[in-house]
Amino acid sequence: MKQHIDSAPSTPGKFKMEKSPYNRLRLHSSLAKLTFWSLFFLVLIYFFFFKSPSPSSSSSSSSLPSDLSRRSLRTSSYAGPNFEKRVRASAKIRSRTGISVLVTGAAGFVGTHVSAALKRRGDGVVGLDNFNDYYDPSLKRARQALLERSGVYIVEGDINDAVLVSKLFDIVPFTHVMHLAAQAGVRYAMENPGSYVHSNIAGLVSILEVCKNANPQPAIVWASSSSVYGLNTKVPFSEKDRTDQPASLYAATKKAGEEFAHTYNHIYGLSLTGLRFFTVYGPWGRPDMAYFFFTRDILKGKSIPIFEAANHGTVARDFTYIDDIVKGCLGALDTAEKSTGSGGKKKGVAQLRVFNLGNTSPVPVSDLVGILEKLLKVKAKRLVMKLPRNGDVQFTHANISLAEREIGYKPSTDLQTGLKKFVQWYLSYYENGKKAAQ
Ligand SMILES: O=C(O)[C@H]1O[C@H](OP(=O)(O)OP(=O)(O)OC[C@H]2O[C@@H](n3ccc(=O)[nH]c3=O)[C@H](O)[C@@H]2O)[C@H](O)[C@@H](O)[C@@H]1O
Repeated sequence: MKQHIDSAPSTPGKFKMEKSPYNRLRLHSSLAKLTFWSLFFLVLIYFFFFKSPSPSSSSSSSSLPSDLSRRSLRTSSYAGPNFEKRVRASAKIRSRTGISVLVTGAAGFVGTHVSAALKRRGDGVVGLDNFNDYYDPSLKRARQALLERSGVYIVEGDINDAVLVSKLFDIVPFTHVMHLAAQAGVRYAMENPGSYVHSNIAGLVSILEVCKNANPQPAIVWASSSSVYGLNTKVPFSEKDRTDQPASLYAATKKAGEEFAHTYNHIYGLSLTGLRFFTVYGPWGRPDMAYFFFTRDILKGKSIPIFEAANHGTVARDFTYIDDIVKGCLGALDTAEKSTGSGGKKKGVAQLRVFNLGNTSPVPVSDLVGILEKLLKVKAKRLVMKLPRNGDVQFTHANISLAEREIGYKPSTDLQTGLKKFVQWYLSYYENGKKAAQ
């Protein structure tokens, strides 16, 4: 072939093609090759551009193979100096004692408040969130806009995308990770168990893997849940109590997370702190939580289901206000010791902690409704019903003495005060009730 091209005159117009059967055969085989390669490339293009899932698809619906193909697309779109510039600017530390924190789930309820608080005191903050549609994504976008105004950039991506998370560590040597991205909600676990496994188990392990390989390794603070106490009846719940009787699949994934934390601390020297949040509420909250949709439905004049236990037993929660939780998160970050590993290997014993972050004063759900009625000046249509077998436990109550001692946690907002702030926010966000929450 090469010889043939070389022997052809350089000016094609003067070249006279010989019409021999041999030449016809060559033409045939060249055409066949051309057709083959064209088809091959067409098939490749088809698979890359039409078969790959859209980068905005939610974490809850993805299976492993589609995640893998999405990974390559995602990462390539995050290449480039502009992306890196935004990440670096967001991570810039502005105080002498500042830390640099990767906040996963930054467009979530707790994530937004923690990111804003860190930024306010001069820490470097980079957010990561997949903006899935478990609840109204426009609320997540509004929180993102809020953070953007204070200089926090949220990278749009999934915690299972290890290539992307490693890339973030290549750009910024984060000292801390505040891991808040999760599939939340107790009752939804019966509808979509896969999304809990995907985010709370696979996603957590993905984050731990990247952190273990990072150099230097960051200290990790992450969101566990009061639900790990499950069927425990000893009150108030103490960190020493048993947590091996989860009442929901959600609780089981959070409990599994605590066990993974133990393993990564033991093998790789990662510094890990799990925070057991107790029914966190407040402005910019989650619309899937009872206080939020009770408010929406009371305003709409719709009836609200209030659960009660057997024999008219009270169902109660240790509702905890968001500002108190934020202080607990910052306290945990500030007292977190460095991880001890490097190059994926443990070099010494590392810190492993778990704390209750509750309010220490449980309130019956019916009292919560009473407070909302007064604040909204609307009588609720109460539909009292037996607690369904949906994973909900009858009560929660935190003992917070360990958190008080170790991280200076001291909640100071009662439910009445906290709900007043929530209702004020709700009414202004939804334009005094004109634009109803979804
Ligand atoms: O403490 C925690 O760790 C958990 O707190 C909340 O879970 P939950 O306490 O069940 O909060 P809500 O869903 O807001 O329910 C609050 C109370 O209202 C009750 N409820 C809920 C829904 C309903 O229709 N009626 C009703 O009476 C529940 O049984 C519960 O006692 C969050 O949704 C979880 O993500 C979090 O992990």
